[in-house]
Amino acid sequence: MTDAASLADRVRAGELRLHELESHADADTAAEARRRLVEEYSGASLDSVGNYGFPAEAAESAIENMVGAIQVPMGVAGPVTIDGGAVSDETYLPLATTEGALLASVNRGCSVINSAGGATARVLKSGMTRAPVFRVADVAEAEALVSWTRDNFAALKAAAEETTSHGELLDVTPYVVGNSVYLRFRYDTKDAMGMNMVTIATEAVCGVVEDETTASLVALSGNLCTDKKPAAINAVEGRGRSVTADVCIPRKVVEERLHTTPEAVAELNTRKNLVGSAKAASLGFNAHVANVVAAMFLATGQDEAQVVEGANAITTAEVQDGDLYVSVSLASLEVGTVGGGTKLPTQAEGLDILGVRGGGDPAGSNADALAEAIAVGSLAGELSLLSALASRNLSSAHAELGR
Ligand SMILES: CC(C)(COP(=O)([O-])OP(=O)([O-])OC[C@H]1O[C@@H](n2cnc3c(N)ncnc32)[C@H](O)[C@@H]1OP(=O)([O-])[O-])[C@@H](O)C(=O)NCCC(=O)NCCSC(=O)C[C@@](C)(O)CC(=O)[O-]
Ligand SMILES: NC(=O)C1=CN([C@@H]2O[C@H](COP(=O)(O)OP(=O)(O)OC[C@H]3O[C@@H](n4cnc5c(N)ncnc54)[C@H](OP(=O)(O)O)[C@@H]3O)[C@@H](O)[C@H]2O)C=CC1
Repeated sequence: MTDAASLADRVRAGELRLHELESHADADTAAEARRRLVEEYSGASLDSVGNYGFPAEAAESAIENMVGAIQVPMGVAGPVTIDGGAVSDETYLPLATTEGALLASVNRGCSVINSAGGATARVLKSGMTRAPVFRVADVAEAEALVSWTRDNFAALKAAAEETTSHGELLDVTPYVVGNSVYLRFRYDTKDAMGMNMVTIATEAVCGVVEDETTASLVALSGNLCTDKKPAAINAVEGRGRSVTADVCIPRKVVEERLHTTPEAVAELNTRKNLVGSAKAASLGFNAHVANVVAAMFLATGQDEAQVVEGANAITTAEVQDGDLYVSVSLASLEVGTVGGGTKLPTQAEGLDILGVRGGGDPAGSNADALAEAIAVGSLAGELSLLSALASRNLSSAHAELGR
């Protein structure tokens, strides 16, 4: 059996490349050999990075050139009561973060939501998109391709669904810019976030398009998907799950637990989250939905780069019969409970806290439940932060808890 020292020697001698070590030793030994080399090269000590709590083999399809793991502390907020389409339960919310005061804030929001009997959440639209870009000769050919795509949707759907036993092609929306044609394919990916699934399926679809038309594929992703970039198309059309949560908090609870009034929160929400965001030309009309999305993404093994779309949310607040109504609508929350980072042991335990590890019954219900839980966590965070701003204790809270 090769040990880490001799593996490192072989890399130094130029016999092996850094990314080839798993072919010559188990994954933990390979990671140890890389740490030795990186420590030697950089002068850094990687003792903490090397002190990880799962077999390196478990991370095989999640990372290359592994040297260890970064540990982010995880806490829980709640339990919070959720009346959802896929989850109807009281549940703790797992959040991993390094921002002191965040868990306290979401926890306060959850307890206030419970005082109102719980929050309601629903997934209102679902579909993962991939939009390849094709080159055509001119606008006449572009129009012909668009018509052909509409007329031959059944053939495209059949080609896509040959590549997956779970995914379903739902529709295609064409966009034309001169002699470039973008076909935005939308799939039901059930419990998978689905980017690998839809990329593989769309490649098969593109093969049919190229065989049957004059169009030539330029790229499997033409950026109208839109993955991992801020984009209005996701805010308007949705991507992944479009999910909304709301709650009406009794005035007494707002005054006693949040130290403010429904009127103050409603005014603050309008001037900050709506008018302030509009003036800033922001895509996020909210206070800190990204905080909860990022923390719950890390805790449950989601693709952290998709926090970009996850934070595409609008928060509303209004006074209803003297009480405080608050809602959060996340237009493009891309989540899965199978595949990707959800398989890692600690992240799978995060999913277990919510009771959504793996495939749901029916398929897709676990990912819906995860989306609803993240929406309610976001609602809790919005309620607490808006109230902290209204009662002017944001900086004191962070000074106390976050430094
Ligand atoms: C910090 C609080 C909650 C204090 O709020 P409080 O009402 O003074 O605290 P409290 O001691 O009376 O406790 C109330 C409840 O808060 C929770 N709580 C309280 N302390 C803890 C704790 N240590 N650990 C866990 N939970 C805690 C807990 O639920 C507790 O109830 P209890 O269980 O005791 O009956 C409040 O001031 C607050 O929420 N502040 C806002 C902090 C926040 O939301 N920070 C988010 C990050 S800000 C940011 O990143 C984005 C920003 C601001 O730049 C975006 C923008 O532009 O808007
Ligand atoms: N390729 C790309 O362009 C991009 C990839 N990514 C990465 O893609 C990964 C996520 O892709 P994703 O496709 O979700 O994951 P995986 O590639 O891990 O695939 C998930 C697979 O799980 C199978 N499956 C089993 N049970 C279910 C169920 N209940 N519901 C749905 N599928 C089920 C499906 O197989 P089957 O299809 O055979 O039915 C599905 O394709 C992440 O690692 C992410 O970082 C992110 C962005 C872009």
